[in-house]
Amino acid sequence: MTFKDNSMPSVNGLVLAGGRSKRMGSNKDLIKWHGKEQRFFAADLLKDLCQDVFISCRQDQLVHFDPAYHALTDTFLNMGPFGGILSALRSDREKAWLVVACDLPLLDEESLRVLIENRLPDKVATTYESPFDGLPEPLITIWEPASYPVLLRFLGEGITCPRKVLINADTHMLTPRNPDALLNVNTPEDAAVASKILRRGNAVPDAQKPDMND
Ligand SMILES: Nc1nc2c(ncn2[C@@H]2O[C@H](COP(=O)(O)OP(=O)(O)OP(=O)(O)O)[C@@H](O)[C@H]2O)c(=O)[nH]1
Repeated sequence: MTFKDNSMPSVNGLVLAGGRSKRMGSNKDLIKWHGKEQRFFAADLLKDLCQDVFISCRQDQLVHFDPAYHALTDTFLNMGPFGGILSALRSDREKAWLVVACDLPLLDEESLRVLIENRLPDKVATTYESPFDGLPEPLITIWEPASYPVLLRFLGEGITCPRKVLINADTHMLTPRNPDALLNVNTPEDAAVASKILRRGNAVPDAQKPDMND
């Protein structure tokens, strides 16, 4: 079943891929997991669940961008993930946006599907509780249209931390069934942990194992 038929909620997908990857030391969005650049791996997970899927990035990243995917460049600049989220919400005020970071190599379609199925459109956002600290997980979240003015209000107060918004706004929180799916890979050490989990779980065929060296 896909969520593209009319009976299902209309949600756009967004892969945040405009970061600077300072902790990784090389562009995280270009690192290959499951045989694909991880920005495209995440976009492919979203495509059967969402109406339209975009990759959120900076203008300078459009060089070498695969034309099979749609880019949505930041209009709120130099604000980190907050700017990517806000830019998407501004581009279509009617839509809810399922936003995921590009650095989640263990993300699975089921975790995204559960989020959509349990979405509460009257809330500002629906998200997972982080298995690591119990707080809202900002980088796998459905942001409802109502979140746009809320995010702008926080911006006006000088706050550009999506997690702070989720903590203080009317957020619907779910407990993840697959906590590994939320493993955020920011450093080479994190990548080694993710590789180990993938090998141990043998969750994907060998051909799709992470390939950090491509
Ligand atoms: N569109 C957009 N995405 C961003 C921006 N900054 C970070 N992201 C994305 O948001 C997610 C989380 O980013 P972080 O890990 O906090 O930051 P990062 O810049 O990627 O990495 P560090 O430089 O190591 O902090 C990743 O998927 C990033 O690609 C930005 O300015 N614009």
